[in-house]
Amino acid sequence: MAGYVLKAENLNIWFGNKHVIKNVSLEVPDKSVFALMGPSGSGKSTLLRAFNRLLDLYEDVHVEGHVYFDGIDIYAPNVDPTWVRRRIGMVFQHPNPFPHMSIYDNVAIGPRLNRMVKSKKELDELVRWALERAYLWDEVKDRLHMPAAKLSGGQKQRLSIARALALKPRLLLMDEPTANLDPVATEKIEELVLDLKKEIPIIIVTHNPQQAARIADYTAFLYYGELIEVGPTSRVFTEPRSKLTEKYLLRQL
Ligand SMILES: Nc1ncnc2c1ncn2[C@@H]1O[C@H](COP(=O)(O)OP(=O)(O)OP(=O)(O)O)[C@@H](O)[C@H]1O
Repeated sequence: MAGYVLKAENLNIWFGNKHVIKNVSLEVPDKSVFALMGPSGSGKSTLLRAFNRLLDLYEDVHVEGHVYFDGIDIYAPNVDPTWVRRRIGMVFQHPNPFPHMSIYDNVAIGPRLNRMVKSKKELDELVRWALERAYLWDEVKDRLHMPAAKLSGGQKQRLSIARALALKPRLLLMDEPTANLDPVATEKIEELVLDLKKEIPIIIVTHNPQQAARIADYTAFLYYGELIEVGPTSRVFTEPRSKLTEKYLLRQL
């Protein structure tokens, strides 16, 4: 698909009979950071989880419409959801490395399970690459076999990013990755996102418009399941087309 890594078309999602995503259509350009912003409960996480079929794991959920990933309709019956989840990585709000597992093994587990490497040397190189790419290598290279639980919150989140990167995803989804971090750790993750987007496009959920303004090339504003507007971040912030967007940006909603 020319220029787009992901495209949602008339996407509707229900939890039971609660309609939480209402006819959303949007396109995520390649090599970009795309922010999904909106108030609590507006459906940001639900939409994000629909993009890699993580939503299938929830009870009583119903999805209608299409999500195209590099032109492939990921909800088509012949598409394996585990393939989708491997190609589209995910980083969550709460860093989720396995606490008792070493830093090394946390990164190595995905490539091992997916038989991505043929030798220990190749695995070592992949682990190092992922940790470097996640801005963590210099801080942990001398203690790769220490349990992940001993890392700081920001380091744990960068380890979660390294773990996702080790699977060489085509697209990375991030659900409020800095919500639990202090400003210094947040700045580091934001820098990392801006660096990564050259190789891996990123869709990031945030309830913080300032974060979208700092790092996103494109921003979508979601309000109670409806896509109110979407466009280049600078345009959405300086010339919002909807009164609702304007009010949200002025913190009047
Ligand atoms: N597993 C679930 N079962 C039933 N309803 C759900 C479930 N998950 C989310 N919802 C509902 O769907 C709506 C959207 O929730 P969602 O978590 O996607 O919003 P959000 O914008 O990400 O919110 P927040 O910023 O608070 O995380 C809410 O009304 C929520 O109560």
